[in-house]
Formats: sequence, C-alpha cells, structure tokens
Amino acid sequence: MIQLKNLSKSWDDGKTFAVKNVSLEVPDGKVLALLGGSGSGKSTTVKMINRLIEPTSGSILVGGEDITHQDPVQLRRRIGYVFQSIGLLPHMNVADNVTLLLKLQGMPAGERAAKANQLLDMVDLPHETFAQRLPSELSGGQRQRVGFARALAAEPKVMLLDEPFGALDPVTRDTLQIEFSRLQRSLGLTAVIVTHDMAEALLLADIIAVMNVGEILRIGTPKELLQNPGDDYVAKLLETPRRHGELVRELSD
Ligand SMILES: Nc1ncnc2c1ncn2[C@@H]1O[C@H](COP(=O)(O)OP(=O)(O)OP(=O)(O)O)[C@@H](O)[C@H]1O
Repeated sequence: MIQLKNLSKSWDDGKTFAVKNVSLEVPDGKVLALLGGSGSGKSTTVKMINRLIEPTSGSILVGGEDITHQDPVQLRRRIGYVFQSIGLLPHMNVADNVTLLLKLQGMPAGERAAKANQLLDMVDLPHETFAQRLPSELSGGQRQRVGFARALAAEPKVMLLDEPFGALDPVTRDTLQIEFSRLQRSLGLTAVIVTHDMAEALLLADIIAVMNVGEILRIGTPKELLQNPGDDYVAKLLETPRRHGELVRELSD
C-alpha cells in the first residue's frame, strides 16, 4: 500500500541528509512503526508521504500510484494525519472540527452533523456529551481522540500518525493505543506511526523500522527484532521494555 524507494531529503543541497536512501514497504492493512531518537528523520519521512515535505530524491507510491506529482490537497484527503499537537481550531466546536474537511468538500450541514456524531461515537466520545464542546473544554486524551475522528472523516485507507500518544499520561496512552489498534484492524487501515518508544512500537506495529541519523538501521517484525536485534543501538532500544517486563514479573512473583 505504501512503498518508499531510495527516499532522501536534504535541506542544504546534499551536505547533510535528514533522510537518506530510505526504502520500505507497508502492506495493505498493516502498521509500520518508524522508531528512533530525536532528529533521526522520522517526521521528515512521514511528511514526505503526504507531501508536507518534498523529497530531494527517490519515489513514493501509495496504492501503487506515484504520489510525487499528485495534487497535495487531493492526496491529503486520501491520507489521514494525526500529530501530537493535534491542531484543532479553538473557536470551533468538536463536531465542526471533526468535519471541517467535509465542509470544504461541500457536504451539507445535516449530513455533516450525522457524520460527526458517528465519528465521535467511534472514538469513544459520546456525541451527546462532546459534539458541542470547544477544544479548550477537553482533556489532552479527549483532544487526541478528536484528532483521530477528524483524520477518519474522509474515510482514508492510509493513516500517518506522528507521535500521537507522546503527550499523554501512561494510562490514557495505553487506552488510546488499544483503541487505535482496534479501529485500525476493524477499518483495515494501513498506517505509519512515528514513535520514540520501543514498547509502543512492539505493541502496535506489524513492522518496525529503526532509524538513526536519517537511515534505516534495521527493519523487521517485532519478533524478528526481539530474536535478533542485529545492531547495538537496536539492542539498546529493546533493553528498556525487556528490563521493565522482567522487573514487573520479579516483583509479582
Ligand atoms: N525545515 C528544516 N530545515 C532544516 N533542517 C530540518 C528541517 N526540518 C527538519 N530538519 C532536520 O532534519 C533532521 C530530522 O528531523 P525530523 O524532524 O525528521 O526528526 P525526528 O526523528 O522526527 O525527531 P523528533 O523525534 O525530535 O521529532 C533533524 O536534524 C532536523 O534538524
């Protein structure tokens, strides 16, 4: 569903590369986690898939079509995008935020309201309670749910998620991760999720691509990485969730 071929991005005429020669594939209905430290090129990679950033070289195919020459606005209607700061419009209520894109596409108000209700219920924000609220009247986790509902409004097949759970407390994060997995599977979404948290990648992804200084160090299923990290940095990233798991097990014995 998503194919990146030798994708690179340089901001300074090839002196340094934010993303260098990245090739990967995400099959239909699967989740790929882009994992790595700060500045490793994760966000830049994701933003090239919906053309928020133009690649320096390489190609991107979505659903078999090269998207590098597609109209960015049309493209972004087909690709849901969820990011940490969410970007809800503060003066607009939740229902209008969720269906803003559909309004721009000309959907009549009545239909839009029904769609907003359906989307809010889907992300576990009962519309009777939440549809008319302003973003400032929501918790961080609730706001992130609105972000998901908005990304799902145009019924995309592909979702890009840039650290969607990063700013949430651990319990809310855990709940939203589980709900995201449920929605992703039931809707058959193909997704790329950016994270710096190995535990999150292990839990959510079918494929994990570990990035460092713009390049992919290692790509494989969670099981493949756990069985054979294949690289010191990858082994180090796997250490923390492993140690936490062992510690909790010891304490509960
Ligand atoms: N507009 C820009 N101009 C110049 N350099 C940029 C620009 N945007 C990003 N970079 C550089 O590209 C590199 C990769 O940035 P990117 O945001 O993709 O990293 P990241 O892995 O998503 O990091 P984080 O986890 O901190 O969000 C960084 O060194 C960054 O400074």
